[in-house]
Amino acid sequence: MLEQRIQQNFIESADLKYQAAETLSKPIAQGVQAVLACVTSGGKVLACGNGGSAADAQHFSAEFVGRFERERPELAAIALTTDSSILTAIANDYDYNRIFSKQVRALGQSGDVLLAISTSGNSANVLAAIEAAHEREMTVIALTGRGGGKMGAVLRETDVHICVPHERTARIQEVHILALHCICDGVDAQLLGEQDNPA
Ligand SMILES: O=C(CO)[C@@H](O)[C@H](O)[C@H](O)[C@H](O)COP(=O)(O)O
Ligand SMILES: [Zn+2]
Repeated sequence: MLEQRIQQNFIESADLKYQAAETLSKPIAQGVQAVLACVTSGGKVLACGNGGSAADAQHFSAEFVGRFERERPELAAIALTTDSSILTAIANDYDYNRIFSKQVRALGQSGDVLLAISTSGNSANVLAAIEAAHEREMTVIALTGRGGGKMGAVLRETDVHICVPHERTARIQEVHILALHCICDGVDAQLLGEQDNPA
């Protein structure tokens, strides 16, 4: 019955979040430190992903540039998923796999962070963006699932890997957005102090 199915989705998502709280708190804290080091020394975050992960890249950038829960100075983040002229020109003239990597080469500088989001860890355009970020001496924060896929294999020791221990794309995405909110919350706490957040 439909309502049972819906309840099962809620339970599966909640179970995964309980389970992942312990394993992911360390890499998420590393992610907070990486973006703090970046933005407090004048750097910026470039964010990319496909489909729901493109939405996550934009969601995170909005909260960085605008605000999360508390007033604070603007922080630099650009979602590489939003400029339809750039995206269509690169996909049309070169290859869809290069839509993010060419933007990383154009905009990325040493000390910047690439937020690379893929539930499978296997999206070729996100993998190419990671390669470009390494060329530009950027730190990569990778949000993946399903064991990390190809992305897990190309990350460097100085990168951060937030790998959700699940196989289903939807469940992995639900933890990705929680992890991104934890990064926003952690950055605010480090910048503004640990006071309770507003409702
Ligand atoms: O949101 C969803 C599914 O929940 C889809 O839009 C999903 O993001 C797309 O199929 C993506 O292309 C999947 O790519 P990836 O997560 O494997 O990198
Ligand atoms: Zn989705």
